[in-house]
Amino acid sequence: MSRYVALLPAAGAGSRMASSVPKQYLALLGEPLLLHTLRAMLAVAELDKVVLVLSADDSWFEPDWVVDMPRLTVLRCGGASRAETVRNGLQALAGELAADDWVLVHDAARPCIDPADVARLITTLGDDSVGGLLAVPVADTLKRADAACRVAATVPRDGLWRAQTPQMFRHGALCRALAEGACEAITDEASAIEAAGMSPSLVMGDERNIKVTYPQDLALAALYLQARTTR
Ligand SMILES: Nc1ccn([C@@H]2O[C@H](COP(=O)(O)OP(=O)(O)OP(=O)(O)O)[C@@H](O)[C@H]2O)c(=O)n1
Ligand SMILES: C[C@](O)(CO)[C@H](O)COP(=O)(O)O
Repeated sequence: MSRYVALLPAAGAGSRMASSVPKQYLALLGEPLLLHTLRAMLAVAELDKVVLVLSADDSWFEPDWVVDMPRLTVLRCGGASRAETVRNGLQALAGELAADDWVLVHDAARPCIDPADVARLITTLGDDSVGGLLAVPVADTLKRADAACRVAATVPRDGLWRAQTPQMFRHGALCRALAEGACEAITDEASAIEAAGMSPSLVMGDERNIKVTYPQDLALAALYLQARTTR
């Protein structure tokens, strides 16, 4: 029986937030952003454990925040890129995970994830030969910019999806794919799996599962979380 483990890369600097505080620690509804993500993932009963991967020199994390989270493991092996953080975390888990155990990689910077969507991803892909990811179809018309920031072309959007997380793949396959790929060129786990010749499944996600990337995203995340608590 395969296990399901979530791995949350949380070792970034948040440079696009233009804040001195790494964005995973910015206040969101009065608590550090990553606590919202942790609670959402720990609410998924199908997950055997949740692994948070911090940078080795992270001075922001407070162990007291997670004393009531027994299924949580905190690692301090973050890397210079998101892919390296994920690869390091997977390697740290190698002794306890079987090759066919499922790993769900979820950005710590996506605090609005709905536990029901994670459970649906698990149910949908639990017997899949490759795995896959939550994603949403592109709804806007897409433009490619030239060097002068003028429209160089309109990019056909049919068949285009925006990748989200969690991205769910077997531990063995994901370790091999990330070991073979150049980490700096890999921006999500699915692209490493694709480079290894496999085709991940796209599972309908939710537009509200935003990645907090720019300053204005924080207020939007707060709105989405408040709306969920009042529904
Ligand atoms: N070396 C890195 C870079 C990113 N991440 C994590 O990967 C997720 C998504 O990455 P991104 O939104 O790019 O976060 P940052 O790299 O922190 O942001 P920026 O690119 O603006 O610096 C975040 O939870 C971030 O903490 C990580 O664990 N290790
Ligand atoms: C993994 C991801 O969230 C899928 O859209 C995205 O690729 C992360 O990109 P980032 O630049 O590391 O935030």
